[in-house]
Amino acid sequence: MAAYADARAAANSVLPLATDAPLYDKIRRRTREDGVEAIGSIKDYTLVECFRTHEGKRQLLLGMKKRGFGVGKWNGFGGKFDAGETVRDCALRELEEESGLVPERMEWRAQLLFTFRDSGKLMRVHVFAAEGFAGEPVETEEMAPRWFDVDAIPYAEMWHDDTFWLPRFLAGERFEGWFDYAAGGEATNRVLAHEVVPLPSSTPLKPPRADRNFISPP
Ligand SMILES: CNc1ncnc2c1ncn2[C@@H]1O[C@H](COP(=O)(O)OP(=O)(O)OP(=O)(O)O)[C@@H](O)[C@H]1O
Repeated sequence: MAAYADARAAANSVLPLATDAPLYDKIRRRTREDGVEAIGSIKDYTLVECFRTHEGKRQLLLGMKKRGFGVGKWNGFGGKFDAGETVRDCALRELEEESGLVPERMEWRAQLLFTFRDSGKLMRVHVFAAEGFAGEPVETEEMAPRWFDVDAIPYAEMWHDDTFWLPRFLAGERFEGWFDYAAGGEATNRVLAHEVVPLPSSTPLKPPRADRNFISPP
């Protein structure tokens, strides 16, 4: 059964991992050893962290999520893929839909994996850094935007995983991360174990193309 679920997860994978997948293998081992449900599905998301310099200070744009997954938390902008979309297309579309912003420059910098102790879901989030915006962000149905100085990020009102990786992201690092959430994921908001692995400098700056591996969800 576990082997079947793993095979199905691989088949449903929208994108290859950025690296040779050391974290993915660990996740599979962990789920078997702990007797937790094996990984049954992989879901991909994008997340865009927007930067500007304002009155001499470097700032990060966060949005207060007004509905859906992560409601009540400050986060970057992003969401689920439309069928056939590349990672970059998805990131740009979600950023514009949720904030009205179109960046001059956007770079893929990290890939985050999330597991939850009470579910077989694996979430994979592709994170971009963006800058160069013509106007100000607008409030949308999904997000209420606000610029924060990078030394005053509201970690207590964000996903717990941000505490571990966002400081490294702000420092310009590129990495793959794995965050293992306690049961009740969204409500309990507690990472029990995590790992952050820097990406080799040879890793291309562009994420892999989604359309080569895209398999429609069942
Ligand atoms: C578990 N730890 C996490 N830490 C940091 N960020 C996380 C996250 N888990 C999900 N995210 C981000 O949260 C957004 C959800 O998006 P979500 O509202 O579900 O998608 P989308 O905008 O397509 O939704 P609609 O169906 O239009 O409502 C999306 O940016 C995704 O990257």
